[in-house]
Amino acid sequence: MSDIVLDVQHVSHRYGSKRVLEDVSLQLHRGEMMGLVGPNGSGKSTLLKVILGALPLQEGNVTWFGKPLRKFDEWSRIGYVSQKANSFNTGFPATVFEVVMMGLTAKMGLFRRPGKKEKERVREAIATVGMGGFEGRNIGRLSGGQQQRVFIARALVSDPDVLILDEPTVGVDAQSEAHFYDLLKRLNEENRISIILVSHDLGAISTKMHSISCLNRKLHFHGRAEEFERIRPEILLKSYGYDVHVLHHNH
Ligand SMILES: Nc1ncnc2c1ncn2[C@@H]1O[C@H](COP(=O)(O)OP(=O)(O)OP(=O)(O)O)[C@@H](O)[C@H]1O
Repeated sequence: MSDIVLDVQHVSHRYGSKRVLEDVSLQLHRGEMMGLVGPNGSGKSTLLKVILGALPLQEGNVTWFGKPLRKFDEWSRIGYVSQKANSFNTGFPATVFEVVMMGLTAKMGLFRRPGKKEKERVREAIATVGMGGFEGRNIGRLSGGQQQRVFIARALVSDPDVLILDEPTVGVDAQSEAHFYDLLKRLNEENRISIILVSHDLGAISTKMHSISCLNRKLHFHGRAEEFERIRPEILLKSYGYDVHVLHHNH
């Protein structure tokens, strides 16, 4: 069996006449943690939407676990945490337990009531992200970092093989961010979950991820994180148009 989880081949995408992705090819392997970086408006979200089937595939091919996107229907194998996940307002009327349970609804169907097994699974996912004890709390009353962990639990509850996270550390404090990277590492090492992490934090991503894809309409780099580090100025000059100086968290 091939260990390629996701295979993107020659994908291009336009909004009207504006071409925002051009001939993008990349692979994600089982157990790989990949960072997807690129300046604002470089097509990162568009690429995610295309591979998740939220936008039509205009040009090129995408396969998940060896199956072409148009035939792929095992979406519970892919957990997705969107950019806006940690911005629930304080009035949002759902508990941590209910939010995480939503991650199982797709699998169960909307009208089946959750049984003992499903409830246990929800508790387990909440415990995995270190939020045990918060099950009955209102999601809107938690901090950004805590909300983020709850949304990761929601993505984990269907026991996915892949986790895709779109800029999850935006708006969370440094301590939550450190916990977040520890959690990803644990999920990757213990559960063999493959990860795609979209981030603007080039410094963190090149030390925490195994591989890096650097996008700006075209893919300017796709390879090992160590190689990215070695030739970073060159890649950034090509993809960002200038050398980005990395700010460390304590600055
Ligand atoms: N629905 C849309 N219709 C038209 N243009 C769009 C649409 N969505 C995005 N774009 C444009 O496509 C380009 C790529 O956008 P995209 O959101 O994929 O980039 P991004 O790398 O995710 O950006 P950011 O880092 O700011 O989130 C941008 O120029 C954006 O303005």
